[in-house]
Amino acid sequence: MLAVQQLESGYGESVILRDVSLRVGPGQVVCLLGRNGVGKTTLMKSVMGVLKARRGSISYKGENVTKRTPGYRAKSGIGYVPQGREIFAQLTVYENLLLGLEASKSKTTVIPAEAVANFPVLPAMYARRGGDLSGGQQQQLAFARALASMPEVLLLDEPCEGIQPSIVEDIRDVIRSIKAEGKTEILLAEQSLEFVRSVGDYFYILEKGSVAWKGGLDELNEEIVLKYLTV
Ligand SMILES: Nc1ncnc2c1ncn2[C@@H]1O[C@H](COP(=O)(O)OP(=O)(O)OP(=O)(O)O)[C@@H](O)[C@H]1O
Repeated sequence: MLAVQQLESGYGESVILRDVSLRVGPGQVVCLLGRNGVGKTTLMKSVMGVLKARRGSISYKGENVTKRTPGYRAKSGIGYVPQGREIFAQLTVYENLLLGLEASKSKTTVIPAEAVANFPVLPAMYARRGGDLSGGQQQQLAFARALASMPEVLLLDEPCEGIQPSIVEDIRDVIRSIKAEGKTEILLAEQSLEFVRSVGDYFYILEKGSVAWKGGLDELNEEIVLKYLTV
């Protein structure tokens, strides 16, 4: 269980998130929605610890991790697929995956089969440089790198952004199969309403850095969409 309580976060002088609270329960896919610039990535970074919370708390499996490093959080079981993928262009596909493995507390030096099972294109490209992959392949690599640490909660920041439809379908299938297994909870920031409706259990909408609405799939009606999401 991941719980964010009354989080305040930002950059320099600017406060971006104010009083944000949310929860992700076991086996759930919780979606974070909102127009461009409302603070979805800022929230993801704060949960991972690459951006320090100014106020409030982040707890994971009952432990307050607000002051813990990103490395500690990764070892505790938080996996992160950042917006823009952040693949290491000069490292091979295999070395990128090893970084995911090394972020975990696992002692193994072998990439777990589960990490790449859903991305059959990757093992054939282990020796290629990350930078030589297409955008869609890099997104699959970023996803597999996070899965290599065998996370118990997965933070997915706009995994479908700029990705061709066939790979969006692959990512949808991976999220569904993770959900069906029920072992990993997911916090998913995403712009595509169609996508989140097809995988999500619960929804938070951010506006101006605060939670403006939250609810289940059946409550996410056209009025809400028009008010908070339509551009
Ligand atoms: N490194 C930074 N330094 C200063 N301001 C930043 C930084 N990163 C983001 N911001 C600002 O914080 C606000 C929230 O940005 P954030 O990326 O969290 O939004 P978002 O909801 O993820 O948007 P998008 O859907 O476009 O990715 C924006 O006003 C943005 O300009």
